Amino acid sequence: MNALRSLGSEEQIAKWSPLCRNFQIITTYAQTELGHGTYLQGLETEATYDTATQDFVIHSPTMTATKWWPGDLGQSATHALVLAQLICSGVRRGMHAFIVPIRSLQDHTPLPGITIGNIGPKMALNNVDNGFLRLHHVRVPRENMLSRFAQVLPDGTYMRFGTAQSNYFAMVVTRVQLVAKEILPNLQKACVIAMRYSVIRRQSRLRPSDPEVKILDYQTQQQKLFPQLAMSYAFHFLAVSLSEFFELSYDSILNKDFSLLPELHALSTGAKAMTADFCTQGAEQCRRACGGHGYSELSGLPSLVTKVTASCTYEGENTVLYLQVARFLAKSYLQAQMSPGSTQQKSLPQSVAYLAKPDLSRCPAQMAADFLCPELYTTAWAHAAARLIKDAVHHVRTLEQSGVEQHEAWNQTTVIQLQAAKAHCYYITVKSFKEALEKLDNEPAIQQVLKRLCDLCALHGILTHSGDFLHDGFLSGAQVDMARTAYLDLLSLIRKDAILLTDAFDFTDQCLNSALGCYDGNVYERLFQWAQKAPVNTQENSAYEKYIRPLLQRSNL
Ligand SMILES: CCCCCCCCCC(=O)SCCNC(=O)CCNC(=O)[C@H](O)C(C)(C)COP(=O)(O)OP(=O)(O)OC[C@H]1O[C@@H](n2cnc3c(N)ncnc32)[C@H](O)[C@@H]1OP(=O)(O)O
Ligand SMILES: Cc1cc2nc3c(=O)[nH]c(=O)nc-3n(C[C@H](O)[C@H](O)[C@H](O)COP(=O)(O)OP(=O)(O)OC[C@H]3O[C@@H](n4cnc5c(N)ncnc54)[C@H](O)[C@@H]3O)c2cc1C
Repeated sequence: MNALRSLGSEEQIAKWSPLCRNFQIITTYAQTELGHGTYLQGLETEATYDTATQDFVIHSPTMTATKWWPGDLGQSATHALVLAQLICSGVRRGMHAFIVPIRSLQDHTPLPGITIGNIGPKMALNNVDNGFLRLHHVRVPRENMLSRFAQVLPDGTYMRFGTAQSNYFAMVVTRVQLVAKEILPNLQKACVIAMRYSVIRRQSRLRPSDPEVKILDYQTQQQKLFPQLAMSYAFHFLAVSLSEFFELSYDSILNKDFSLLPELHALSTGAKAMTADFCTQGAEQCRRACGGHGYSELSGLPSLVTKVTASCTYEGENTVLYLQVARFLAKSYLQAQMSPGSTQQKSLPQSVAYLAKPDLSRCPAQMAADFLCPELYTTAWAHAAARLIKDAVHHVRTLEQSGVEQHEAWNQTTVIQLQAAKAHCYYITVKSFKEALEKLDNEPAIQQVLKRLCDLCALHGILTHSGDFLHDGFLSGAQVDMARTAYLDLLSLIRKDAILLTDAFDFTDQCLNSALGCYDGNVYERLFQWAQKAPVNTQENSAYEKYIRPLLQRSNL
């Protein structure tokens, strides 16, 4: 549906959208192949236009051209949106999208020329039938090529109305949606489960005379969980601001004004890569914080971790997406270096405006409390990101000036580019949280509680990457100590709101599917009850007859 709405003409949308929405057809987005997922220019599936019959011949020329991974392709889909290299009048025109019927609407059997099936067991998401598809000279009508940004006329004339990457736009739309709908909820659920469990679980004593304490009263437990809670809120506000930018730019892009597309591409790839990275690490952190019961499937945590892990790969592998951000940052940096006040510099995208602003060389903080100032730590993040971007550009230039070819110079600096991209994404995240807080002036109590999470999010990053702030003396060692003091003080303040802040996500017990995270807190009764329902406890133990009894009998001879 995203691809149809983004790449289809109005006529094609009018024709196919109702069929999809009413489930008269079931579709899949078939882009990735056995041999290529990231490098779209390398996709091998061909769509060759036949002028005589005015249709496209869709074909998998090699084994590696086999479509591999598309969701719902294995057993469910009746149609595939096949992304293929268009060949028109003998010229290869790059990746385009073609609606291809793949199963009969009468009896669901594969149509002629179609070889199809499931790709087999996965790490998780085994409820999704990811499949494979080989096409053997399958013909589809000319009208089945999605033609918002490109068209093939009956006589085979090719017309392009967008850029070479216009047909990549569906991925931008999906990345924007995945952040809030598919990736972030996994971390939020893991926070709810681990937080609720941590006020039920009592383990060890702070003083020998005291009763056992709730594990959430250990500072180290707070240090494990509260940054995850802070990121859960930070990414919520990041997703809101990304969605606002998307709404602002979507219609203009559909109407072939591509001026906002580079920034939307950078914002969406950065947000998807960063939320996928942090939600995967964060869900695992929440799981580990629940000890042995966190390793039980009955906690609901292992399946959250394995499910969100997929987001580091699907819709663009994270490293590759971060490098797309880095590419945008390098270009923006060079643009910002243009003469001050020039039109070039003035048209700098809003998300990188900090590259053209005068930069503080030293952080002004004098005491720990100064680090609880959103303006101060947002500026600190802008400084660190700007320095890393400048450093990355400098490294590429130095290599090129020494005679290294441009693509090789880029590859030899991608580790540095990655570091700059991640710092920029963290800055964008902190900035969107700060801006969300500024809109809460009429709700001071809420604003105060959320500000603590914003402070924690920013300081957690600064302390984790303190080297990036110490490197040029922007922060002194003493100031890092101040930041740590402010950070540790925040933990005890957030402690009293932690349960309310996780209840606020409003997940039902059914949705959490966790014996540790149920609202009523009856963890032990529920663990025991659920364990007894496990099939291994309700079915005949065949192992006894086959293995245990013969072993015991032999051993006791
Ligand atoms: C229950 C769970 C449910 C989960 C659902 C999950 C569904 C998942 C579905 C999928 O996974 S679908 C398949 C997703 N596949 C990808 O995301 C493939 C990732 N690869 C790419 O997007 C491109 O190959 C890549 C960006 C890596 C490289 O693109 P190019 O080969 O064009 O090269 P290059 O990096 O030189 O980019 C050229 C220009 O295009 C620009 N560009 C690239 N991608 C763009 C884009 N998407 N939109 C706009 N511009 C784009 C890029 O910024 C650059 O602009 P500049 O020349 O101005 O610097
Ligand atoms: C659960 C799941 C669902 C999916 N659903 C779909 C779907 O519905 N439709 C669909 O078409 N696809 C789907 N995919 C496929 C997915 O989009 C691809 O797996 C993804 O784009 C990554 O491509 P790849 O597998 O080729 O990885 P590769 O690109 O081969 O990545 C392997 C390694 O190579 C590195 N690498 C690759 N290129 C570069 C580069 N230029 N610079 C630096 N490092 C690089 C990567 O960083 C990574 O470390 C799905 C995948 C999963 C896991």
